[in-house]
Amino acid sequence: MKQYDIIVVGTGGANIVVDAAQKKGLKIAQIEKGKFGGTCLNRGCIPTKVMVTAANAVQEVEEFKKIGINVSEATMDWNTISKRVWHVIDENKDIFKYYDAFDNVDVYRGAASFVSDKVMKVHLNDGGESEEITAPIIILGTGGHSNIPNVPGLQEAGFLSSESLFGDKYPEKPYKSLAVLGAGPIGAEFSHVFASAGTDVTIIQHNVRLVPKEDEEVSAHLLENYRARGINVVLNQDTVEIRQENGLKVVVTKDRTTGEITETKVEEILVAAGIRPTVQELHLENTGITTWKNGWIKTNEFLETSVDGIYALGDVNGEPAFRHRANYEADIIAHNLFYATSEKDYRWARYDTLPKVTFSYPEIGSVGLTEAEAIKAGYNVGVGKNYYSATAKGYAMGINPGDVNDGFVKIVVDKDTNYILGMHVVGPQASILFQPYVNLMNSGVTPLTAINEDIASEQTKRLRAQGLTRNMDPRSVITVGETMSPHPSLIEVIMWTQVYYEHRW
Ligand SMILES: Cc1cc2nc3c(=O)[nH]c(=O)nc-3n(C[C@H](O)[C@H](O)[C@H](O)COP(=O)(O)OP(=O)(O)OC[C@H]3O[C@@H](n4cnc5c(N)ncnc54)[C@H](O)[C@@H]3O)c2cc1C
Ligand SMILES: NC(=O)c1ccc[n+]([C@@H]2O[C@H](COP(=O)([O-])OP(=O)(O)OC[C@H]3O[C@@H](n4cnc5c(N)ncnc54)[C@H](O)[C@@H]3O)[C@@H](O)[C@H]2O)c1
Repeated sequence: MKQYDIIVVGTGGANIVVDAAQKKGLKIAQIEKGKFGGTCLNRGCIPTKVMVTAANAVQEVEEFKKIGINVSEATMDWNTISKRVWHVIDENKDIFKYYDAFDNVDVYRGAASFVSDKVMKVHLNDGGESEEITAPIIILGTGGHSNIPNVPGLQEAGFLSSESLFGDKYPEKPYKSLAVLGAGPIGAEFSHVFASAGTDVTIIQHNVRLVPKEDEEVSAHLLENYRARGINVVLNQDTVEIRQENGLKVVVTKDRTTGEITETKVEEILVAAGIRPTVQELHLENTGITTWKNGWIKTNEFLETSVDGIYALGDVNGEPAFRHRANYEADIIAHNLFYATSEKDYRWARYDTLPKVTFSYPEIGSVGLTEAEAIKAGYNVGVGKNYYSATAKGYAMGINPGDVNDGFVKIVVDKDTNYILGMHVVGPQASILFQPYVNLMNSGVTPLTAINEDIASEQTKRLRAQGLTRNMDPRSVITVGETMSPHPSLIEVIMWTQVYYEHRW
C-alpha cells in the first residue's frame, strides 16, 4: 500500500488544496477521472461565459439606438465563438502537465474509490487498477453532473446536457429551434445564448417562475424581458413525454395546475434540470461517510465529513453550486490544515454571504435572503428598491422609466437592527454591482456558527464549545480575501489583488 500525506480527488476547486500542500512539500496523490480543471473550466462557467459575452453584445447593440448610435443588426459569428470556446477548453490540458511536473505530486488519471475509510484505489482510465493508497487526510471534490429527468421518450429522442454540449454534441451551427427543460441559471443562460444566435427558443419550466431561487420580483423582471425579446416561456409544466415526428422532437407538457397539454416541436432539447452529486464511483458504502438522501456528502462548517480527516468541498456537498464557493471552501481547508497559526486562527464556512450570479440578459446578482425568505424566517422585514432609470447613469445609458430593461436593485433589511439580510440586482453589470454588500455582510466580529451539528470531530466539538469568533475587519485585505466574489465576473480583477498581496497558494 502506498502512503501519502494527502489524497485529493477531483481537480476543480480541490486543486487549491493541492497547491497549498504542494508548497508545503507534502506527498500528494491527485486523482482525476476526467478533464483537468473540472466542470467550471471545461463545461461550465468559462465556456458558457465566452458564449454569454457574445450574446450580451448582440443584445447591447439592440439598445444602441436609444443613445444615438446607428449600427446594423448584430449577428453572432458561431464559428469564431466556437473557436474561442474550444480554445479555452483545450488550454486546460496543460493543467495536467503542471501538476505532473512536481516531484511530490503523483497524478492518477482514473476514478478513485474507497476500499475503507482511509484506503482508496484508482480505476485507471487506460485500464487496470492502481495499488491501494492511503493518507491521513482525504479531500473529496468530485463535483456534480446533470440531473436527467425520467421522461418517457427522452433517451430515445436524444437530448443535450451541458456535458454533451461541451462534448461530442457541440453544435456546428445554432439550432433552428431549441426546447430548454429547466430555467435555473443553466437554462436561463443557454436560452439567452441561443436566442441571441437566432435560435427559436422555448423554455419549459417545472416551477411557476424562472430562476426560482432568486427574489420573486427578479424572476418576474427576467420573464418580462425574455418574453419581450421573443423567447417562448412555458411555466409550471410537467414534461410527460417526448415524441419524434418528421425529424423533430415533440416535447409534450402538462400544466401542473390546469392540466392543459402543450406540445413544443423543436430540432433539439437541452436538459437544464439541476445537478446530482458525483459520488457513484467513490463507493462511499465502504466508509463511514454520511450523505443526504440524494447522495450529497454531509459536511460541517469546517468541511469535515462524518469520518475524521476526510473533507468534502464544492458541488458534491450539496451547498449551492458555484465555483467561487468551491474555491472558498478549498481555501478554508488549506488554511486550517497548513497555514493557521493556532486553532484560534481557524476559518469556517458560512453560506449566508454567498454571492450568486446568473449571466442571463438582464444579468442577475444576489446575496442573502430574498424578501419571501426573510419574512418566512421571522424577521421584521423592510425593503428598499431603486430602478436604474432613477439615476443619472441610467439615463445616460438610455434606460427610461417603464422600459422593459429598466432593471432594479432591491435591498432586504431587518428593521429591528437595520442589518442587511439580502441584496438583489437585475440589470446591466449586476454581477459587480452588489459586491460591496457581500463584503459588508461578511464583515464584523463573526461567531463560529455550526452547520450540520451532528458532523463533529473532537476538535470541532472543542472549537464550537469555545465559542470561537473571527474578526472580519472590513478594512483588512485579509477580510477581502476571505470574502467570496462571483466567478467569473470583472469584480475578480479587484478582489484577487489580495491573493497577489499575500502570495499564499
Ligand atoms: C453549464 C454550467 C455553467 C456554470 N456556470 C457557472 C458560473 O458562471 N459561475 C459559477 O460560479 N459556477 C458555475 N457553474 C457551477 C460550477 O461549474 C460548479 O459549481 C463548480 O465547477 C464545482 O466545482 P467542484 O470543484 O465542486 O467540482 P468540479 O469542478 O465538477 O470537479 C470535480 C472533478 O472531480 C472528478 N471526479 C468525480 N468523481 C471522481 C472520482 N471518483 N475519481 C476521480 N475524479 C473524479 C470529475 O471528473 C471532475 O473533474 C456552472 C455549471 C454548469 C454546468
Ligand atoms: N452563473 C452561475 O453561477 C451558474 C450558471 C449555471 C449553473 N450554475 C449552478 O449549477 C447548478 C445547476 O444549474 P441548473 O440551472 O441546472 O439548476 P437549478 O436546480 O438551479 O435549476 C433547475 C431548474 O429546472 C427546473 N426543473 C427541474 N426538473 C425539470 C423538468 N423535468 N422539466 C422542466 N424543468 C425542470 C426546476 O424547477 C429548476 O428551476 C445550480 O446549482 C447553479 O447554481 C451556476
